[in-house]
This record gives sequence, structure tokens and C-alpha cells, in this order.
Amino acid sequence: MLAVHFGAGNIGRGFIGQLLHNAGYEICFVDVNEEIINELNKKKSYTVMLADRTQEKIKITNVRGINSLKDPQEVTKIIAKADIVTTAVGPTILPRIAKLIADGLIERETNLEKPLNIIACENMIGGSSYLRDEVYAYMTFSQKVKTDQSVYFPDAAVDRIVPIQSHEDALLVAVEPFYEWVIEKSKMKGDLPAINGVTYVDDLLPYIERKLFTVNTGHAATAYLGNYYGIQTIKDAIANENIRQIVRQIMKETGALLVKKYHFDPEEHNLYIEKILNRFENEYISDEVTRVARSPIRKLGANDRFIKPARELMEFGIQPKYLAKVIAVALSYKNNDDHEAIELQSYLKDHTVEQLFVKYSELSDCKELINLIIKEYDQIEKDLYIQM
Ligand SMILES: NC(=O)c1ccc[n+]([C@@H]2O[C@H](COP(=O)([O-])OP(=O)(O)OC[C@H]3O[C@@H](n4cnc5c(N)ncnc54)[C@H](O)[C@@H]3O)[C@@H](O)[C@H]2O)c1
Ligand SMILES: O=P(O)(O)OC[C@@H](O)[C@@H](O)[C@H](O)[C@H](O)CO
Repeated sequence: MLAVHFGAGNIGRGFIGQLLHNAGYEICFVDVNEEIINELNKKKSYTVMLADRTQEKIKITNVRGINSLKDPQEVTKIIAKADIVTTAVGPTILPRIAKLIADGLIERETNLEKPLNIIACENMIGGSSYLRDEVYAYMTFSQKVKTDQSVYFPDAAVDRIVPIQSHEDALLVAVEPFYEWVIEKSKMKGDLPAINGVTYVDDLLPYIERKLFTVNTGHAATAYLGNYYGIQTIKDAIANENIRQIVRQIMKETGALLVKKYHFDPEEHNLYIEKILNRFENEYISDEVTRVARSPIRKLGANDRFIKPARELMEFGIQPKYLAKVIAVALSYKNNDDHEAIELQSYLKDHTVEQLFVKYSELSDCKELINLIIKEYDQIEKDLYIQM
């Protein structure tokens, strides 16, 4: 069985690769990072190390790589043969890999006995559905009809904290022991791929929203607050009692929404929140706040971890006070290595905060939320100073 995985980065090697390998797949990683692809082709294996007391090392074999910048035709050929295609490249990169996938699907013989699932493992709502739209934009009507017969794009949620790696062995990847991979089976046909560790569900929305609005909202809040106070890592930021309390309040706010929307058990959801706070504390992981704060424009997007829950809470008549506070803090995020942070700061020089939220967060029809954020923005220094 052949798996083609786009993005041989942290989560690609450290999570998706491990589970696909355990399920018996040969894995071909597609990436634009020449060093990683060369190493994969040289060693044909890599190591995943658990970031806990055990430091257990797991060898992942039967792997290779293709550099899609150098050998796009090889990518087309391998997709035509694949039994499963997965991605972990980042939401903004999905449109850039869509043409390669489309070309591969066009070359693929329709085989109704052998369905192909294409699964985007990105931190976003509806990642695979979005990828499907991008892929189909490169197809004629008849090519789409043919593809529809045996190719499926089930949405998914993935959870495992994998920081940026810096080891002598360029392929070694240290990961937290916890993981969760949930796939929407109602969008698939035929036998479900037997991947140990995957949970198949009929409706993904409660799972992706629970993950994105708890793990990722809390994580990003920790990062922006940590950065605001000059703290370098997530574990140091969450060790600060004031930051920890604000992050807990934020996750309680999104929790109130999730409990209302999906009727999660409030007690269980509280335990979920506390478990996540413990994961952020993992002393065996050094996760830079700049990784978790990366791409602030994406993170302030209408369907992402801050704005969507804040907006929906307001629709339920609940004031998302702590979310508004951290959204305001995120506006001060500066990082010259992050082009979205540069763009945001540059926009703020010539525009008002209100204009920023209309443009980047699509809040033109939600002035109430903009006003709440502006109130926090104006008071943030004083508020946080008092709380610190
Ligand atoms: N790291 C985590 O803790 C984690 C956990 C869950 C989900 N995710 C999600 O997984 C995705 C990847 O995150 P990551 O942390 O692994 O990032 P990463 O930067 O470590 O990996 C992304 C990889 O994609 C590659 N890439 C970039 N452009 C490409 C292209 N055009 N074609 C092929 N490959 C390309 C990069 O070279 C890199 O190797 C994101 O959507 C992220 O939100 C990450
Ligand atoms: O990958 P991003 O930029 O959407 O978010 C950064 C982190 O919060 C994220 O990568 C987490 O580590 C991960 O989602 C945990 O499952």
C-alpha cells in the first residue's frame, strides 16, 4: 500500500508518517525542502522520539521523498498510483499543491474497487473540502465527474504538539506522546483505511471545533501573551500564573460555546481543558512562542480559533471578554521573520483597528465584537499590568 504525504515537516514526519507506517503503508513524502528530501532518500527511514520521561525512539522505515519543485512529474505519477494521499503543509499552502494533485488524479485510472482518500491534516475547519475545491479548479467538467466516482476528500482533525526541531539528525522528530486523528467517514465510500489510532466519525464539526477552539485557541493565546511579556517558550509562558489564568478563562469561554453548540458534558470538557494546560507545560518540549503565534493574519481569520468562537458567543448573548483581550494582545505581535506579522503591523500604521478587523476578520457586520476588542485594546496595558 502506498501513501503520498505532502509536507515532510513536524506533523508530517512526527505524526501522520508514524501512523501510516504502523498501518503498513510505504510512504512517499512530497516537499520543497531539499535537505529533508535528500535525507529521506539517503536513509529511507527516520526516527520519532517521544518527548517524555522515556524518550522512546520509534523507527519509521520504508519511506522516501520527492522534491516537488524539481520533479513535479514524479509527483503526478506517484499520485496516480497512491492508495491514500495526506497533507500537512499549512492551510495557506494547500492551493499551491492543488495543481499537482489534480494532474495526478487526471492520470489515475478510475478504479471503483480502489477508492482514493485525500485527507488534509491541517488546523482548519473543512481542510479537505477546501483542498477539493482548489483541486477541482484545475479540472474540466468530465474530469471532475470521473474523479467523483472514486476519489474522496474527508475532512479531518489532527492533534499532537510537535515543536520546531533542531537535532544533528535532520530527520529526527521529537513529539509529545498524546495524539488524536479524527476523520469524517460520511464523506468516504468503501472500506475505511485501517489506520490504528484514527477515529472515524459521521460528523467532524464537533471534533474539529473542539480541538481548534480549545487546544489552538489556548495555545495561540499563550503564545501572544507570552510574546507580549518577552517570554520565549510556551512552557515558560504557561508557567506564569497570570497568563495561565487568562488562558484558562479563554478556554472556559470557548468551552461555554462548545457545550451550548454540541452538548458536550461540562465536567468532561473542563477535564479536557485542564489536560491541555498540562500538555502546554510539558518540560520535555521546548516550543517557541513564535511557532505557535505564526501567521497572525490566518489566526485572526473569520473561521479560525479566535474570531469564530468570539463571534458565535456574541450571537448567544455572551460577552467573550477574555477572547477579546487576547485578540487585542495579538495585534501587538511583531516578528520580522513572519510575513503576516509584518503585513499586520504595516496595515496598522495607516489604518484603524476597526478597519483591520473588517479587512482581515470579515467583521463588517459585527461591530459589537469590534467595539469589545477596541475597548480591550485601549485598556490592555493597564489591565495586564495590574494582572501581572
Ligand atoms: N506542529 C504541530 O504541532 C501541528 C499539530 C497539528 C496540526 N498541525 C498542522 O499541520 C500543518 C503543518 O504544520 P507543521 O508544524 O508540520 O509545519 P512545518 O513547517 O514543520 O511543515 C510543513 C512542511 O510543508 C512543506 N511545504 C511547504 N510548501 C510546500 C509545498 N508547496 N509542497 C510540499 N510541501 C511544502 C515545508 O517545507 C515543511 O516541511 C499545519 O496546517 C499545522 O497547523 C501542526
Ligand atoms: O499550526 P498552527 O499555526 O495552526 O498553530 C500552532 C500550534 O498551536 C499548533 O501547531 C499545535 O501545536 C497543534 O495544533 C497541536 O495539535
